[in-house]
Amino acid sequence: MQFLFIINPISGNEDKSHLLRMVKAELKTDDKLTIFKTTGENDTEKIQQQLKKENFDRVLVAGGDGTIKLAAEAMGENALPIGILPAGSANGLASDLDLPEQPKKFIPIALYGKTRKIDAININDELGLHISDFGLNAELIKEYESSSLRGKLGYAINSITTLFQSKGPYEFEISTEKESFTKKGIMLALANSKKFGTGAVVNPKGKIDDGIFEVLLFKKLDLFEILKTLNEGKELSSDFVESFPVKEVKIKTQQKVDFQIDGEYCKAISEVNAKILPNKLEIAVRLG
Ligand SMILES: Nc1ncnc2c1ncn2[C@@H]1O[C@H](COP(=O)(O)OP(=O)(O)OP(=O)(O)O)[C@@H](O)[C@H]1O
Repeated sequence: MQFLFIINPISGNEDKSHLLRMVKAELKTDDKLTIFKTTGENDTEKIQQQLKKENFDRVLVAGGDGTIKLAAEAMGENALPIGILPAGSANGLASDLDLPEQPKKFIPIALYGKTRKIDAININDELGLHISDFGLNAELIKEYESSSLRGKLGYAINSITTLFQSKGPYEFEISTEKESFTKKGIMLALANSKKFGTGAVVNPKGKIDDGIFEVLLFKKLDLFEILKTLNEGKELSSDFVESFPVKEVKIKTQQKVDFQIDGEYCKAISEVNAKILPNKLEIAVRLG
């Protein structure tokens, strides 16, 4: 098989040379590996050039969700199967697909494993893979990305300050294919899957391949309900979060509100148009 191996050298603050060594050791004699290291600049175009050069069978991605998204956007309509080597700070998509955490286990799956089709969401013409949101969580991510504090402690310290400074609640005008209404909340998420990269199961009904996504309106901070998200399958109270299954939605806010896609801060915006892209990507998920 011919593999294009996209490596994000900076994701997750982690050196990837051991992953490269392990991938090379796992390859079969006739396989061919082309390595592409992202630079953070014009990576989409550079990956597209690589893809044109050879007939690849599969794209391997060592990075976080941002790097998977980059690979998917570069492939566009002619998406090849993707093998994920989770190596970001949170790895939301890998966690949602229940990929193993040890390289010894995920490398054989990424290279030769059976694939599964998953949906994605078109969000203002960007690709969303699992959960994107307006409000509190995006504010947390923005603070974290601009702070010099790293790691879990850094995240916790940033979180506490952001919680006290949050400008919410916000009024969200929501128009789905069935109805239009306005609701207040501290955060509004577009969820293609069940959980955040941190493992919090905020959308127990979410399925990544059902042709729909959920609009989740979080009404208030509720520690008891937040603790429930640590367990898969727990119903969450409708006083905490309301869920609307949709194929398409338009969200508007009076003022600009911070927005993030798959754990990466975008900017403050006041309008989002989102539409499900059924079976958009094919990801290797288990041994054949
Ligand atoms: N060589 C590089 N130098 C600086 N930034 C880079 C480089 N390569 C990629 N990037 C940036 O890395 C980001 C993607 O990171 P990614 O989401 O994969 O990892 P992460 O943030 O550590 O993980 P996660 O999304 O799981 O939290 C993109 O914004 C991309 O522009």
